[in-house]
Amino acid sequence: MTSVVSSATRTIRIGSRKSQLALVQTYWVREQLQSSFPDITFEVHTMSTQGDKILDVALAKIGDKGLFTKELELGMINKEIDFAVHSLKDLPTNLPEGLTLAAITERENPADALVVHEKHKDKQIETLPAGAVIGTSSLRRLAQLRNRFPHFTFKDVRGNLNTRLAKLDAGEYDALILAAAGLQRLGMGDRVHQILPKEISLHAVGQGALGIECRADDKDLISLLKAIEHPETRDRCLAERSFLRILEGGCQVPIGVNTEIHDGNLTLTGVVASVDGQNIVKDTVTGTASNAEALGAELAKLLREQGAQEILEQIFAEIQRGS
Ligand SMILES: NCc1[nH]cc(CCC(=O)O)c1CC(=O)O
Repeated sequence: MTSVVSSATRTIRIGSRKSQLALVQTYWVREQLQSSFPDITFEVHTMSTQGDKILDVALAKIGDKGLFTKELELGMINKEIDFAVHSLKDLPTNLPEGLTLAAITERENPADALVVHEKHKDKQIETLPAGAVIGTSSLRRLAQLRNRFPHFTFKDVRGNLNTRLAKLDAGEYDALILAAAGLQRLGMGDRVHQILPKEISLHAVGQGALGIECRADDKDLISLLKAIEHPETRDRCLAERSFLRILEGGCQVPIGVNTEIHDGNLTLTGVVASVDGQNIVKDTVTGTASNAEALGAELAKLLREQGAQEILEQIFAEIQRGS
């Protein structure tokens, strides 16, 4: 195995999707690593993923886990690239054999944000009119918002952030629900009109954080990547991912979370909701942050006892039927 640490001449190849957000994230990671390791050359290699190619089908219907990550993972297994930078929420909780989640970087605000058409600039989500058309492509957002705001009309929206914002501004939607983090990273934080509080929307597992994946046997690279890890974000995200892994949901099922760490104690809240928003189970656990994964497991068990499994099985059956 080549040693990163001893051979200062090694070139490390970073894999990234080509989207603007992916590139901003990847170049941010490269910048952090380059300043810690000035003697190493870091090259960025872009790849298209399945999720970048299929733009006209609702994500929930494609439904596949790893839609935005598989090609990059193949690139690592084939040694075309050494590591990949992902939006952590797009990275499935079970990784292919031979790959590992080497580091998780500091998270942006993980919350969902309301972005409104100009004509609603004086409104909040609570005061948008009945029938307002809300754009979201996420079953998680849809289910939680339908439960709370049954008087809105929900409409799917795909495409990159600029495409979505253009559709909003053209009047196709009254408002969109987007990850605050994506807007902030693209320098469009001024479009965040309202951060949705956790009582309205629990965010996706890993939302707002970056996950760096590499070959599990590349020990030198793993120790190098640890230099840009953010331990608190890692603990929070490991709890969230453990919760999701045990409930066996991908990014495209209505599962939401919130985590907080105070004095080394981690509080994890999770929700599982039916797509119509009628059936919601939600609970919270607290424990030491160093037991993050056990806490995630504990919450998954609690929600299962409250009927989460039945809700998820019904959703999988509906997706399979193509409804
Ligand atoms: N599923 C698409 C996706 N993947 C990562 C982000 C935003 C950034 C993040 O959550 O880290 C988005 C867009 C969105 O949900 O609005």
